[in-house]
Amino acid sequence: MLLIVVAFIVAFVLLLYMISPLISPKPLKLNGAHVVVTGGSGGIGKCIAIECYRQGAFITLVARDEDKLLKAKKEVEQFAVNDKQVVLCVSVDISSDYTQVENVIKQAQEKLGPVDMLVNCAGTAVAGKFEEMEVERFKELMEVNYLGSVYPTRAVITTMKERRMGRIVFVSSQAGQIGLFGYTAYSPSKFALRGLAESLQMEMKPYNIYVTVAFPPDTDTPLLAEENKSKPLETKLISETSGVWQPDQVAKVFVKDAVQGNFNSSVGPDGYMLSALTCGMSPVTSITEGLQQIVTMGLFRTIALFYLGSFDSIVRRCMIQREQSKTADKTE
Ligand SMILES: NC(=O)C1=CN([C@@H]2O[C@H](COP(=O)(O)OP(=O)(O)OC[C@H]3O[C@@H](n4cnc5c(N)ncnc54)[C@H](OP(=O)(O)O)[C@@H]3O)[C@@H](O)[C@H]2O)C=CC1
Ligand SMILES: CCCCCCCCCCCCCCCC(=O)[C@@H](N)CO
Repeated sequence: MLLIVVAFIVAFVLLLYMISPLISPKPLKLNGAHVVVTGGSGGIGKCIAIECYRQGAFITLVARDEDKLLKAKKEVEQFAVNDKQVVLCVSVDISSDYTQVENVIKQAQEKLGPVDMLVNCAGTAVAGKFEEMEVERFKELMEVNYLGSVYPTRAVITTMKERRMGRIVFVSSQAGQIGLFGYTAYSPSKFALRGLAESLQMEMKPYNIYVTVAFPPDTDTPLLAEENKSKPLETKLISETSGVWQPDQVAKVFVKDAVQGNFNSSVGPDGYMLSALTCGMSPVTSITEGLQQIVTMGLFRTIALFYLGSFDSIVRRCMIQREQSKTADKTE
């Protein structure tokens, strides 16, 4: 019996080794490549644009506010590595009308050539209790975070398929790997990206197009500052688990993974554990990644149960505190 189990494991590892060269993509050369970054005028997107520009890429920044775009363009341009590089700005709402998005991408391709890498980073967040959230928010977040990633991707994919090359990055969130208190509207819009990415990757792999899903933790950007103004205490306390990161730190990791064609991109020890734990049926892009998932999954699930216990106790304590302060108010 033991022999069979051992033989099975050995055969499995061998199989993994055998198929892995087929699935490890060739890294994308950023030097001279055209990279489109939605949400490129601020926060994580701007840092991703800078990271690509530093490696010699031509950049198209996509966002709504034109002043912010121009300011970001000037910032990015400071990191030029040769005098041919260009930063193009396009102002469009990526979530409202597909034809508009298609048109601006067409214009960008006419000016800077076919898109080699698309980074879907534009997005927004609100945290609040399910029954207190305005109902429109659920729709808005799906439109901006989900459809706002579908549209630009649709607009570049045909040319990528024809050229048999390309990279698509979806910026999800750690809240796209686990559902948390306060994120009933936000989390689903980020989980959706994972489903899109997995399906798209299976379709695109024969065309040498690689999809990356990035799962940032809390990152120090204008969005986080805005979100914190109305974040429930529970959400704050739970999110503190994986700390607050700097946008340039997370951007570096995401660009590296996208260039290598890794499906999953995470930051920090909690990010690593979450990704291994939630890998499900997502594609593997290296032998080490596959082996690590096999070996660590049980251990990480055990650790996760402790985390879940502590999250439950945060929620319970906050509820008791609220009720106590309510009764105190009444007796005053
Ligand atoms: N910061 C964080 O803690 C985390 C962020 N993320 C995700 O990372 C991504 C970037 O976040 P972050 O950098 O913090 O956000 P910022 O608010 O700092 O930047 C968002 C960018 O997206 C653009 N944008 C927003 N809505 C639209 C739209 N409808 N059409 C076109 N452009 C749009 C903004 O420009 P403009 O408003 O001018 O259009 C801006 O350039 C988001 O998807 C977010 O969900 C994930 C996990 C953690
Ligand atoms: C082995 C298991 C390990 C489990 C670790 C769990 C860690 C949970 C922390 C979740 C943090 C959520 C950040 C969301 C950020 C975000 O998307 C918004 N800030 C956007 O503005």
